[in-house]
Amino acid sequence: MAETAPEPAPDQRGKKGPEPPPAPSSAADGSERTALRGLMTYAKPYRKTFAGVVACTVFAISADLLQPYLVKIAIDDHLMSGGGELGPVLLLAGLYLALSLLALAFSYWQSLLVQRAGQGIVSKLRKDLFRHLSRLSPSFYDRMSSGSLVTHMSGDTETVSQFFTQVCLSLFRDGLTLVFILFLMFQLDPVLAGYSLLLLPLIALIAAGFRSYMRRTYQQSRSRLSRLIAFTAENLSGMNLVQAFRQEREQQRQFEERNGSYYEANLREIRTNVLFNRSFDLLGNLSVAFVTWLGGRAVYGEGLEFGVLYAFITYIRQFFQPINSITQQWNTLQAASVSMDRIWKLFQTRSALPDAAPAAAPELDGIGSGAVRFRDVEFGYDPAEPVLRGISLDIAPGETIGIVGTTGAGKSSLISLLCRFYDVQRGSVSIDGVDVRHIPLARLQRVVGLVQQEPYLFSGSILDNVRLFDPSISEEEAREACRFVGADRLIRRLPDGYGTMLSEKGSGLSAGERQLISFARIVVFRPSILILDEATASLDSSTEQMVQQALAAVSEGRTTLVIAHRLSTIMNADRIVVMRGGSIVESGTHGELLGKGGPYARLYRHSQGRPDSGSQPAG
Ligand SMILES: Nc1ncnc2c1ncn2[C@@H]1O[C@H](COP(=O)(O)OP(=O)(O)OP(=O)(O)O)[C@@H](O)[C@H]1O
Repeated sequence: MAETAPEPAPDQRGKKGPEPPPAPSSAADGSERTALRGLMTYAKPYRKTFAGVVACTVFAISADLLQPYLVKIAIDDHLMSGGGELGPVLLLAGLYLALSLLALAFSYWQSLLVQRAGQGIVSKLRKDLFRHLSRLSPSFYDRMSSGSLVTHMSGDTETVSQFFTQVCLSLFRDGLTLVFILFLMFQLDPVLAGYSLLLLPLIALIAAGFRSYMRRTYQQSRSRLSRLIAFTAENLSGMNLVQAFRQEREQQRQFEERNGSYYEANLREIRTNVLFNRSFDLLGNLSVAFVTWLGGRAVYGEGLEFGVLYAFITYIRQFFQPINSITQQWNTLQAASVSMDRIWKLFQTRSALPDAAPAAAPELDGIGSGAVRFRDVEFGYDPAEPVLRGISLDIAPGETIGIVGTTGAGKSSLISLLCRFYDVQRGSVSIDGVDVRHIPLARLQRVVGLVQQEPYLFSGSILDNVRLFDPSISEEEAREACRFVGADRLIRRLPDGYGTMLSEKGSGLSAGERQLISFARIVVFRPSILILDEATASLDSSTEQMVQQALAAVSEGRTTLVIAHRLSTIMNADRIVVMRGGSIVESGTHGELLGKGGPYARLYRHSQGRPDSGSQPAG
């Protein structure tokens, strides 16, 4: 479409882009892969990086755990043996230092590599998700709030990132550390190691006891945070309406309620975590006391060397850290699986508007003159409740049609079908004899130009907005279009002229200026069909006059459909179509319709402030 898609989000259908991601397309095959397995395909390109992470982890753990062993050798083989030689002790101290530095270096590389892979995966995921969302049809956005989509894009992808950078790493690193510690403990003293294992059931009991409670508190705080983000995002995007309707206080109240409930859930979660961590610390200290008592007795009885006891105490201290860490990851794992599921479901959502094959079918060659035909059209946003029934309308190339009717009559729905924002349930809509469902969306967007009451302007310069970021359109062409619609003078008055950067939705320009820029787009993209949906309704009368002139110039030689509440805008149309309750109830020129004395004549009398007058004004 030469102009905009329906708000709130601009539809980018038809934009050229790379091929769809491998994972989502596999879901389209209807395979039974889980979200986790599906998203794992994103990790595949990072196999080598993950192999590097594994190697660094193994080296870092080994360097870390060998240190107490070196101290044990220093104590038992040199200090306690009474040899008095300090050389080997110095060497061991040097080795200890070298191992610490190595452990540091390997954990640094490990973190770097795992973050590179994790962030790379999630960046690609976000990119694919955004592209996928920009291809979904308007009916999807009718159902989904923009706030919850923002949460998916930011929160859920971040949680998936944590899955790769924290959960996977912790499961591997901490699991391996545990195995190494157990191995070294059994190497040092199998009996003491056996006694230490007696603590395992107690650890398992505490972890299990906390686990379900921690999961509940975590989920509660996450879902309250999502509510808060969604509410904030929706409020910020509609802040002008909030202010226009003086809803600031009510929205503030609702925000505080959500903010307060998130605060409490967050505190509860933190309390549970602290309690859990401290319980583990206590358990760690208990086991150190237990091993000191048992081992101390053995040292006194000369059944155990002092250095072994030292190493044992160090290992038993280190033993609790990985268990604690793995248990902590349980929450992130839960959250990540929920997030992956949500993202995967989004990927599996297919557009309700299957695009026609881009192949150059011979019938497409005939498109260009702008003949429009609605034939026995039936349509409902919910197929069970049609809002358009039995619509048949033929529009000749170059004809200007005014569409009028009371609120909810179905005027916007009718043009939505021509733009193919939705598909008909029965009948057909065709352009130059080709069903719109057979016209590739990218082509359709060039054939049909839509100007809405609030044209959507993108973040970018005025020039970008006129040529819609299409580099094949020269700057001179865009300037020429602006001159044609009378926008050039206004634009040149701006400090940066055509390079003026527009913020989101074009704020910084007046409604009339935004409208003129959207007309310039039409001139640049030369659609053969032009749709004006209440395009001048929000303008004051002097701006409207200027815009009306531009409009007349733009619609010259094009098939034009104009929806207007103000009948003055369409009085001169070649034909006026009157809609009521989803059907066309009459059509003709202004004069013919007034002569009939039907619904149009009544609308006209209303617009003239003479609702009950029976006399016919001159057409
Ligand atoms: N996105 C949507 N989802 C569900 N129902 C919708 C949607 N858009 C419009 N409708 C319903 O379809 C019917 C026709 O609406 P439509 O917007 O086409 O009327 P209209 O004649 O353009 O009205 P107005 O002049 O107020 O813009 C109305 O009952 C409306 O509530």
